[in-house]
Amino acid sequence: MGVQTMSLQAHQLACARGERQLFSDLNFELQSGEALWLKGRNGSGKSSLLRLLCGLGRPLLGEVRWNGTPIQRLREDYHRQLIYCGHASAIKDDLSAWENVVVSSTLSGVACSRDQALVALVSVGLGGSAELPARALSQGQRRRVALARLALDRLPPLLLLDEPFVALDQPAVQTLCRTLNWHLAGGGMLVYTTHQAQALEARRLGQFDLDQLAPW
Ligand SMILES: Nc1ncnc2c1ncn2[C@@H]1O[C@H](COP(=O)(O)OP(=O)(O)OP(=O)(O)O)[C@@H](O)[C@H]1O
Repeated sequence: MGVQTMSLQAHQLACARGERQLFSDLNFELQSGEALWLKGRNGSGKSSLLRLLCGLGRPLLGEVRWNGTPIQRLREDYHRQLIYCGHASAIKDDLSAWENVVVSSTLSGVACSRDQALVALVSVGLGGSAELPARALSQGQRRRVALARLALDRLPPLLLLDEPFVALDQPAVQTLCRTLNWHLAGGGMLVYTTHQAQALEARRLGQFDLDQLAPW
């Protein structure tokens, strides 16, 4: 990852799901080395906001900008800059743990060999389960498979993680915190949701409470 400054900007975002308007006039800017913790009660719109930030959802109003350019204009160029890990881990039951790592990484534009996937799985404590079909894994193990992508050599600058700590045991939480802190120390950026505070270190560690909608 280079040392150039990058920015993710939410500009006047408004979001509706179904008939319900979740938020409006939402603004923030995140730069290299910074992390933003999205907080709020169940149903306040944290996952919906993450989906807007990664381009999976479209805002009712406003826009998401990457280095000043609306992400709709950047398309795949923007997608190559990020990893999005949704709340419901997108794990394919019929694929083995290592095949899931290869597929999810390749789909996000980062080539990943079997050996690289195996190394990533070892680093999240799943070396012994690499050949098992995902359907045979526990919830916490499935979560680890989803997060193994973060242990691959090269991470894109922006991580968008929805409840990354859910279902993980304490050692796995600590491993993930180390990975995220390493990413931030190298100039990466992170937007995440969690209902439990975690020991993350960033040049600037902001909180955005969707219940309050206080601008950061
Ligand atoms: N596909 C959908 N269609 C209609 N409404 C939806 C859809 N997905 C989510 N919603 C609604 O949007 C609101 C916000 O949901 P969202 O998942 O963004 O909340 P959240 O803050 O991430 O919640 P949690 O803390 O429980 O994960 C909820 O009221 C939910 O019912």
